[in-house]
Amino acid sequence: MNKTPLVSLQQVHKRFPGGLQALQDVSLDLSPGEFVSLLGPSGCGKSTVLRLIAGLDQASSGQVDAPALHGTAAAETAFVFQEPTLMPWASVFDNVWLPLRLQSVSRQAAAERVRQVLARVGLAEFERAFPAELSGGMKMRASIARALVTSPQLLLMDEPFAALDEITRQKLNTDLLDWWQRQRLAALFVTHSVFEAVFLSQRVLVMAARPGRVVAEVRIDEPYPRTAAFRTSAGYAAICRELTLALEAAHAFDAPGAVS
Ligand SMILES: Nc1ncnc2c1ncn2[C@@H]1O[C@H](COP(=O)(O)OP(=O)(O)OP(=O)(O)O)[C@@H](O)[C@H]1O
Repeated sequence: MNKTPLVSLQQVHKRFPGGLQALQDVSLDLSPGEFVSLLGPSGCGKSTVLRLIAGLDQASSGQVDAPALHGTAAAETAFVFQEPTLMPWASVFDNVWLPLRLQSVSRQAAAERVRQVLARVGLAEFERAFPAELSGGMKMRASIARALVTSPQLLLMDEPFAALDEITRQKLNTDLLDWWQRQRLAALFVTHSVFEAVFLSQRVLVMAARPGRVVAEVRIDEPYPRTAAFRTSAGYAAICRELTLALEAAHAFDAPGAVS
């Protein structure tokens, strides 16, 4: 791909103060509008990669370039975590308004945009509800609405659907692709699920642990929109098999007691 990357990590190393080598020589690019997943065993540094790209942490050496590191463009990056992290005392509307409120946009001025994004995630009827009144899937929808409300260029997602039941997760996967395509954003998605990674992504980077590094890349050249029919296709099964083998190899790299 010859587009200028939106995100670029070049030979990034991350060593935590206690001495743990969390990332070793990680290089990756993400183009504008691209959907890439990071897949790998626990502790291989997936969240650390997202945190470096969000500007929440710094590399020990190597180069990181991403929109959030350019000061004024911080709002162009949104982060969604496994926990929906909604404010329990605030309505769905007010939770989604928050990022705009932090940019000094009044409730009234934000209303149209907040309602538009709530409609997009299927929560139009729930703007007055409080988080405790919502199901797990609806809380995650509200969390994603809050991420999308500023129209970010880059969406970082750290196992957002891991705590949801399978059917809810599949529905959110399908809807996420719809939101991704409509908003033309780039997405970097962390997951432990081969099936989810293949369904969503254009590319999957497989990481190994101790130290965390990228050990394989699998391209998924299947057209979008990807529907329920894709999930049951022979092509999907073949790519899941290829990625499972790559993940097994990544686990095999993870020798117990390896020096960190
Ligand atoms: N602030 C920190 N200080 C010291 N070590 C840390 C810190 N943050 C993460 N680590 C360690 O760095 C390694 C990578 O952590 P990270 O959370 O990025 O992995 P991960 O692949 O996202 O794991 P999981 O899939 O379990 O969420 C782990 O061994 C973790 O314990």
